[in-house]
Amino acid sequence: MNVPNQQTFRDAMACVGAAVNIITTDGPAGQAGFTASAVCSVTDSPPTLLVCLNRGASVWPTFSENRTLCVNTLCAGQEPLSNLFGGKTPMAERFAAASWQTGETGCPRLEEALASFDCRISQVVSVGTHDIMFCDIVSITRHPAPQGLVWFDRGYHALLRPAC
Ligand SMILES: NC(=O)c1ccc[n+]([C@@H]2O[C@H](COP(=O)([O-])OP(=O)(O)OC[C@H]3O[C@@H](n4cnc5c(N)ncnc54)[C@H](O)[C@@H]3O)[C@@H](O)[C@H]2O)c1
Ligand SMILES: Cc1cc2c(cc1C)N(C[C@H](O)[C@H](O)[C@H](O)COP(=O)(O)O)c1[nH]c(=O)[nH]c(=O)c1N2
Repeated sequence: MNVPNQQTFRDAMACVGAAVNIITTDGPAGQAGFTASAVCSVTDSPPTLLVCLNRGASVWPTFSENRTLCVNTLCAGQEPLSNLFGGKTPMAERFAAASWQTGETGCPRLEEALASFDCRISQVVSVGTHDIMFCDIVSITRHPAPQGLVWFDRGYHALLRPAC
């Protein structure tokens, strides 16, 4: 069997467009957040998302202990915020760059995100370098921004949507 190597996999995955999200948490282990494109709907009954987090990330212990998170889906114009949460920037600097509300779980909810999903982590499955966090949705907030944002071909692209 000819298993594709890491570069072949990444080059192919670069063609798979995905929404850009900032995943936040707060709780006994403190506040943390990171940018994620590996976010997916699992089932609507009960409403469940999955989020993949590299166990090597500095934020991993915080999410692992808090067991809560908020998925904040970004709109066009929020690319600088995505870069801040996707780099090596100190945590206080990441959060200082935007306005936040506190969700029901205590997690920071990004004002003006296209959609925010406030969640409790129900299960964690480790596969290779990543943890797959299955998330029960506690509440949802939406904002009528006119353009979505996708990560495609190693860059950001705005998506115009019809009025909703
Ligand atoms: N799922 C992830 O962990 C993930 C996803 C996107 C980007 N990133 C981070 O952002 C950097 C830049 O990404 P890029 O898209 O500009 O170029 P890239 O060539 O590093 O990645 C291309 C694509 O491969 C996938 N990918 C990258 N790293 C991965 C990983 N460790 N595990 C699983 N899938 C992975 C993603 O779909 C990504 O868009 C990556 O090197 C990585 O550090 C991580
Ligand atoms: C567009 C985009 C998309 C993703 C990422 C980056 C960017 C720019 N990163 C990387 C992740 O954001 C980064 O490793 C974290 O910020 C943790 O970094 P620190 O270790 O805290 O500096 C990322 N990491 C991860 O574990 N799962 C993911 O789905 C993604 N997706």
